[in-house]
Amino acid sequence: MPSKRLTESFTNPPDYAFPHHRLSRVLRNPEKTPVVLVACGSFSPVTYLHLRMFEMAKDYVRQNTDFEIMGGYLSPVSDMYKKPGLLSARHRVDMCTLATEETNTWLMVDAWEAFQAYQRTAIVLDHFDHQINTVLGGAQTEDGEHKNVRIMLLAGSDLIGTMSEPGVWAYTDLEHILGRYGCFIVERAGTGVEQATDSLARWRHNIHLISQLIQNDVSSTKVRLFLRRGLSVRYLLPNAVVDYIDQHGLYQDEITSSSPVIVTREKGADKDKESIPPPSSSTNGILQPSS
Ligand SMILES: Nc1ncnc2c1ncn2[C@@H]1O[C@H](COP(=O)(O)OP(=O)(O)OP(=O)(O)O)[C@@H](O)[C@H]1O
Ligand SMILES: NC(=O)c1ccc[n+]([C@@H]2O[C@H](COP(=O)(O)O)[C@@H](O)[C@H]2O)c1
Repeated sequence: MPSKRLTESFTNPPDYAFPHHRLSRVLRNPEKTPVVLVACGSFSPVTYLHLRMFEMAKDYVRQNTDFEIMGGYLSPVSDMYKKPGLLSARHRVDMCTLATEETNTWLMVDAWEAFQAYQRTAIVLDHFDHQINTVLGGAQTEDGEHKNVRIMLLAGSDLIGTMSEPGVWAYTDLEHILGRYGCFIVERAGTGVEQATDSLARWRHNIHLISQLIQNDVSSTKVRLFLRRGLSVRYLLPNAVVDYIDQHGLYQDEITSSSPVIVTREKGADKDKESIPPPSSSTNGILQPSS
């Protein structure tokens, strides 16, 4: 790896323990490089598309790389991120935990960044590197040979698109995230992967682009809008998460108006404007597709 960690002093939230119950520690193929995928984001709420990203990356890794996936983590962002629609970390972490425990065997939720002050993504990746390689001692082959686990960011192309926007990411952090760790970028409707990574060409060797072969445009923003409108979100999210939202009456706060709801995300690009027509403008109760 080309550089050191940015920090060696990590502040943990109270009663914090790094989850590793689903982390493989032994490589099946000794020729491969062990890798752990980390997805950072709001997850407000977590959707099937967040989980799908990991499955797409798994297929990509098996078909195109010399990596072997040892585990995957969702790392919900701190409440201090203050993004519109961000529910409390407690609820977001609980929903992510329900989603991962219900639906697969290799994903975990790390609440380290969620339950403390905002941490930059570069520091979050350092935290994973510290926990997995320093505290847990990395991985080993069946013959007992030690291998360092490569930590890599997993993100949608909208997130990588923000890396070219001035003032969002420090150059030193990009160098750290893309130079030291590397990332898998999943194509997201409305944000071209090539276009999103144009200005990141110097780290091309560490950026893996994953095409979405089945286009699916689910976003947390749309799910929140549906919930406010009293529309069903079942089969967009794991059942346990839908039930949790229902039981706690989440995302009901902003009363719907008679005009179309338009949410403009802070991140650039056309796709960041998502609109759902109000109930009155639908025909026979069927939503018209938004442009
Ligand atoms: N439909 C999708 N396709 C590809 N990547 C996605 C998709 N939904 C979310 N992601 C990625 O998952 C990560 C975490 O996403 P985040 O929690 O911000 O979800 P979101 O749906 O974009 O949320 P919001 O709508 O609140 O902005 C980001 O890297 C994002 O790009
Ligand atoms: N400078 C940085 O480290 C930086 C900048 C922008 C977003 N991020 C991260 O990207 C994720 C963005 O999530 P959203 O797509 O929900 O906004 C969050 O985890 C956030 O911490 C990090």
